[in-house]
Formats: sequence, structure tokens, C-alpha cells
Amino acid sequence: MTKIKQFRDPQLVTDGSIVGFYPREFYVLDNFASFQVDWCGRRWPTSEHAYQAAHFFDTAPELAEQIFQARSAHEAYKIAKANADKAPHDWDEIKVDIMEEIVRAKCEQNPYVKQKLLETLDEEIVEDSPKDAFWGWGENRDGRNELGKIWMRLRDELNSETHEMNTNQGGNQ
Ligand SMILES: Nc1c(N[C@@H]2O[C@H](COP(=O)(O)O)[C@@H](O)[C@H]2O)[nH]c(=O)[nH]c1=O
Repeated sequence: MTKIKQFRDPQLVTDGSIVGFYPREFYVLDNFASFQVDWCGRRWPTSEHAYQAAHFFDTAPELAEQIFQARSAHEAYKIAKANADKAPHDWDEIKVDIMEEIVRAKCEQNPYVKQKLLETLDEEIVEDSPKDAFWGWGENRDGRNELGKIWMRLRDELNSETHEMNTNQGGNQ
């Protein structure tokens, strides 16, 4: 039995009879969601813009600029994919740390994101992507779910900060 009331998702109709387009309950955790992030000296339209541009900061700054200007997260993603050969050779080794930095900034800077993260209580968070088995769980639901893990780490941090604050306040009384 789930502890979280996901009031939107049970209404999803997936039998093909309608085309539904209202965002899902925890859409804010998605990198394509429309929350700006101040990171590396710029205000990025979404965390996806920041993450995709970061591929090219050192190797192709003009592409980073193009991604900054991209009109949507989808566009940012497409530019990066089309230029994957220009990413640094060690990208796979550094990308999780970079993603965590960006996602942490998004959470700290957007109170609604932080609120929704805390509403997940201690349930497992999964990027339930049907195709990405690195950031999400992928087609077979057994992928690495690295983005879900980042959110769970950030949630742990927030909860231990709150716990520490409560403990300190209790100690002062
Ligand atoms: N592809 C995708 C989403 N997934 C995001 O796409 C990015 C893929 O990273 P990488 O493979 O390292 O370039 C990553 O930020 C992941 O969370 N989300 C969405 O809403 N819609 C999409 O179409």
C-alpha cells in the first residue's frame, strides 16, 4: 500500500481513446520540467539545458551557447545528441556528479520542487523512462536509475538537515 496520494496519476487514460496532456504528479523531478536553475554563472531555462550544455563547456563553447538559447528542453537534448562526438572523453566518468550538482541547485532554488521532493516521503523514486536505463529504469525496469538515486540522496540530505535542526532546537530548551 502506497503512503503517497498521487491524485493525478490514477486519472491517466492509456487505452488510446483520448490524448491526455496534463503533467503527472511528480513531473517536477524530471529534467525537462520548466524550472529555472542558476548554475555556473547562468540562469538555465531547465536542468536539462544546463546538463546538456555542460557537455561542451570546454570542448565546444558555441554549442553550449546554442543549448542555452534552445527554446525547449527537448531542443537542448537534441542539439547535444547530434553533437555527442564533441563531448569530453571522460564525460561518462563525470556526468553523475555534474547532474547531481545541477539537480541540487534546482531543488534549492525552487521551493515547489523541494516541497514535492519531500512529499515523496521515503518511497523509492524512479525516473520511469521506457528507454533510458542509465538515468531511469529503462525498458525492462531493471536499469540504474541514476537520476532517481540523485533525488533520493538529496531527500536524505534534506531530512537529515531537518532532523539536525530539530535536535539542536530541542537541546537549547
Ligand atoms: N530523454 C528524456 C528525459 N530524460 C532525460 O534526458 C537526459 C538524457 O541524458 P543523456 O542520455 O546523458 O544525454 C537526462 O536528463 C534524463 O533525465 N526526460 C523527458 O522528460 N523526456 C525525454 O525525452
